[in-house]
Amino acid sequence: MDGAPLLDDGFPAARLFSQGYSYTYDDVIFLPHYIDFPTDAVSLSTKLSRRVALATPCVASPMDTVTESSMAAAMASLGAIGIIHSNNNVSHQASLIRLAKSHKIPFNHDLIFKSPSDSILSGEEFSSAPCIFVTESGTQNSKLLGTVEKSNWEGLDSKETRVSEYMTKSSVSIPASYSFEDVAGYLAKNELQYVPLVRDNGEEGEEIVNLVTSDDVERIQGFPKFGLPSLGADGEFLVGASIGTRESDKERLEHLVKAGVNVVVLDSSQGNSIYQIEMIKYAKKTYPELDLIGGNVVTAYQAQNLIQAGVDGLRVGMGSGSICTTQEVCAVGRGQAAAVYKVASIAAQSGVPVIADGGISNSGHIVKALTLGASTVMMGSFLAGSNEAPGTYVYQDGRRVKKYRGMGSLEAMTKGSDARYLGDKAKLKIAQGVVGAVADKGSVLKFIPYTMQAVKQGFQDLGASSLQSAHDLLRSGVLRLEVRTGAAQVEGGVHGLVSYEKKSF
Ligand SMILES: NC(=O)C1=CN([C@@H]2O[C@H](COP(=O)(O)OP(=O)(O)OC[C@H]3O[C@@H](n4cnc5c(N)ncnc54)[C@H](O)[C@@H]3O)[C@@H](O)[C@H]2O)C=CC1
Ligand SMILES: O=c1[nH]c(=O)c2[nH+]cn([C@@H]3O[C@H](COP(=O)(O)O)[C@@H](O)[C@H]3O)c2[nH]1
Ligand SMILES: [K+]
Repeated sequence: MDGAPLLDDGFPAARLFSQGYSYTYDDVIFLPHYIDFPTDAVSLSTKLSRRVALATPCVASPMDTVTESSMAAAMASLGAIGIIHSNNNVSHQASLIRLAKSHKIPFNHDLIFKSPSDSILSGEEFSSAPCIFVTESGTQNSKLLGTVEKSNWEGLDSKETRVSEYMTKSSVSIPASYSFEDVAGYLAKNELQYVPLVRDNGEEGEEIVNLVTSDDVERIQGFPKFGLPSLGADGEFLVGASIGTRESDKERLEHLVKAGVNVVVLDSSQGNSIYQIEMIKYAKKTYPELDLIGGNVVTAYQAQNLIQAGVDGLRVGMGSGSICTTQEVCAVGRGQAAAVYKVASIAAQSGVPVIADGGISNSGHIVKALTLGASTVMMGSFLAGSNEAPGTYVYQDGRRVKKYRGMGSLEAMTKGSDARYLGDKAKLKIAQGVVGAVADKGSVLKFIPYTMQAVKQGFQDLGASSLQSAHDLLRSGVLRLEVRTGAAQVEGGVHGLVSYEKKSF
């Protein structure tokens, strides 16, 4: 509202966050400003790091119950990005990157391969896809000979029978370069229930990388159409990956770069360490073209050290995650709203984008994170119950759930990251996270577009038509906030009803 005087009401962020309180998202509320544009005029396009631009400001966390190839492909298809976790051996992590990057469609099935002389002993092998593929060598990178559907297998007298004796001989497939629309058209025209997607790896032969069913097509066509995908210069999906700060992570990094990773996150709860700073210097010297995100940090001092070491992005949050126990165990961390505001204020001076990591459980938290200076939000629990998260659904007290666990939980540490914890000499293992479960949320391809629409509505109420304009309102002091008392927080939620159903879209 050009020219109108700003009546003094509420607190500018600089004043609110200098009172000595570790505020988080739920503690604060923005005062609405002036609307002079429609919701659809809001652009959420942003930067993950200095050179990686995104149309959608969302990042899937590098956790083994959140981001593998399906999540990374789906997030990229939405204009966002997924960071593939490193709680695995490096060849597996590299293969997950390659798989996500080889996709043109936003999901994948876990495929099972057999050689002609194999047998199928359990019906469970059919649980992840409508058929088992028979290839010359029984691996993914081998010539397709035929398929076995569960109905072919169920009728067998002996499950020991070799698959060559009852498979359907067929090598129908289409190139992995087909777009979703091309695949949908092919299935419809040929009246097929499913078709494998095959990538030609030149001299190394063909590789079956995915499968699309007519049910997938129907499901995806029901989802909202949404923005531009995140693509690299190679035309493939943008995919990130995490590494640690041990000596062995240098070799891991080399493999990730060979696999085509677009951005790397140094994954640590306290990033301001000699280990991380040395790794930043090494990585920037060895791969100057690769964007490197440091963290985690929650203070201006920590941020400044990593910026000076050369990071291209910062990840902010310590103990704010839904599965985190760091603040309880170690007594360090910060309320996430204060952490994002303080770190973003210093990072903005060097043009380093900030990721607000952890503690996001609704669209309002995303509006708060982005308006307090973050360029993207990183999410674990918000994405963990989705179809695209690793793992299978199980029933718990009648609810369909998926496992979600902290990367510092005992279970995750024992799976792969022992070196990090027991490292070398330490004998006592201390968890800084828990193992839990989250409710089935359906597909990220559906709920992320709706969530982003809600975020745009929040931006409109603030009078911010872009992230840049939100940050300008923040730093000029035009944006005003207040702390919500306990009663105000209760009032701001649903209250006083005997029962209700909360359906957001
Ligand atoms: N954001 C958060 O609040 C938290 C996140 N986490 C997650 O849990 C996982 C593990 O985090 P961290 O325990 O911080 O892992 P980390 O690998 O950074 O640290 C584990 C231990 O190894 C030490 N260390 C690291 N590099 C070393 C080197 N080169 N030589 C000797 N010692 C070295 C560290 O100082 C620390 O004591 C990550 O995925 C992280 O994101 C865990 C706790 C809190
Ligand atoms: O204290 C912790 N112990 C852990 O075991 C752990 N695992 C993940 N993280 C961090 O939590 C973030 C995800 O948080 P949300 O589920 O709230 O999105 C992630 O993005 C991480 O920053 C951990 N923090
Ligand atoms: K927590």
